[in-house]
Amino acid sequence: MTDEDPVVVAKRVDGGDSADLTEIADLAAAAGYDVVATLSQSRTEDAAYHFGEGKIDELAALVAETGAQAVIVDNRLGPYQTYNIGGKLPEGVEVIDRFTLILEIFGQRANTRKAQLQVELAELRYELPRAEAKTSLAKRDERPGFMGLGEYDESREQDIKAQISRIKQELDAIADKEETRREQRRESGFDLVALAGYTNAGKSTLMRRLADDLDVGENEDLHPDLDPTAESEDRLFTTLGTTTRRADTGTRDVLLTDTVGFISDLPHWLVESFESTLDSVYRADLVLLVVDASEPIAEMREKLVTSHDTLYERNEAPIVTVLNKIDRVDDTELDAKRDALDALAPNPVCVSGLTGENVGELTDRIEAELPDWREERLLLPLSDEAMSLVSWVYDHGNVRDEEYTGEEVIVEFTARPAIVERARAKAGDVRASAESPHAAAADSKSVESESVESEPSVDR
Ligand SMILES: Nc1nc2c(ncn2[C@@H]2O[C@H](COP(=O)(O)OP(=O)(O)OP(=O)(O)O)[C@@H](O)[C@H]2O)c(=O)[nH]1
Ligand SMILES: [Mg+2]
Repeated sequence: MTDEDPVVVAKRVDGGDSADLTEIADLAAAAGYDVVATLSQSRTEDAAYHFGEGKIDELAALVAETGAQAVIVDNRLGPYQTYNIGGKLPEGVEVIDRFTLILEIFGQRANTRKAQLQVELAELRYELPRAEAKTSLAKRDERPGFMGLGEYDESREQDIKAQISRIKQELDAIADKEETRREQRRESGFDLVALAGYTNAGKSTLMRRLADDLDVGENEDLHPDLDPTAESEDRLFTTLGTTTRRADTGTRDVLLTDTVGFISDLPHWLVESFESTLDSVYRADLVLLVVDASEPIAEMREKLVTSHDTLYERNEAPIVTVLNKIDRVDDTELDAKRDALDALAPNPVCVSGLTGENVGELTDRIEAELPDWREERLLLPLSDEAMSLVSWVYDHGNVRDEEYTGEEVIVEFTARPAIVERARAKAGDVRASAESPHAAAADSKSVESESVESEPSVDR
């Protein structure tokens, strides 16, 4: 398939309202297809064709008439349904389901090793049950002369399983590295805030609005959408990898991470394949759940539910709901939406990432919702060691006051609890070495070497 290939999109719903084809058409466009016609049906699932057989004939005629190169179906098709529908269509016309389409988009956008591995993993997970089905068919039909086929399929199945476990290992290693990096960043006094939400909600736009100029991520050059001069695009899944930038919210040093958008109705194997992408959400100190407030209430509700479903099991952080794009909504409408969605989105912050309206209120909220820092006051005998501890405290916390009394220094600061603990331990060492300079020399040596082992990345 090449860009701008004409396609027909089709969708079946069990009954009731006619099918909404907006999202599948947007997804098709995001993958680079040209949607030339749509077709929907309201009826129960047909085992052989998914749609009614008559509807498939209609589809075939529509494809012939429009010259479509593929049919994109917004339903979960079984392998046999895919095969049967294909059999009715003109020669060479592909049948693509929702998940294959999403994978195709991800494949196009995957420009980091991690994203590529995740796409590969999802493709293999998609293929595995299909290979298993083939194997069992081949076994059932096993006759002399067909042995070769059966053996081939079986080995394909084994091959897929081996590849899956190899990719999982590599992804685990990447996830470990990222976890270590998160911990290092926390130790350095940063709070980790993640932007999450449905695709196209405006996460990347808001990220640019909140972020300082400084990039701290690893793949900036691979994320053209984070270039401050580049526009976010009005299409689905603009962002696939995660990118981290520094943001100044006042007293706290925040690292803000932009993430892949959520979307409804994804099978678990696809969600799982992208799970480690969402680790930066699950393991954040605070999650900003971004919602497009310019959409109708029903749609906002559905997307909020999808977002909460995705966060539900693994998220550890407090969530702040951000109603974005308020430049497109008047006050009365916004109030009505806030009321209607109160249970799903309590006490939201309403902003426009595009115009910057109310973004100050959002940074205040970030400060208020981040886990509390503790206050601490250290009294140290004046020495070189004490001075290096004071400068360590400056690096890792927020110093309120620093006072010298000739023989002593008093430093008052706030910091995350782990940092306060470390500062106390260090202060103990400083005092011990002041009391007994000789013993302290040996003492501080052992402390030094210990800290080299346990905290290789910090304060050296
Ligand atoms: N009017 C208006 N448009 C906005 C606002 N924020 C974002 N947009 C537009 O919405 C579209 C999507 O914005 P993105 O920032 O790319 O959205 P995203 O959530 O990062 O999307 P994915 O990366 O696909 O998950 C773009 O066309 C933006 O210009 C806003 O506050 N007001
Ligand atoms: Mg984005």
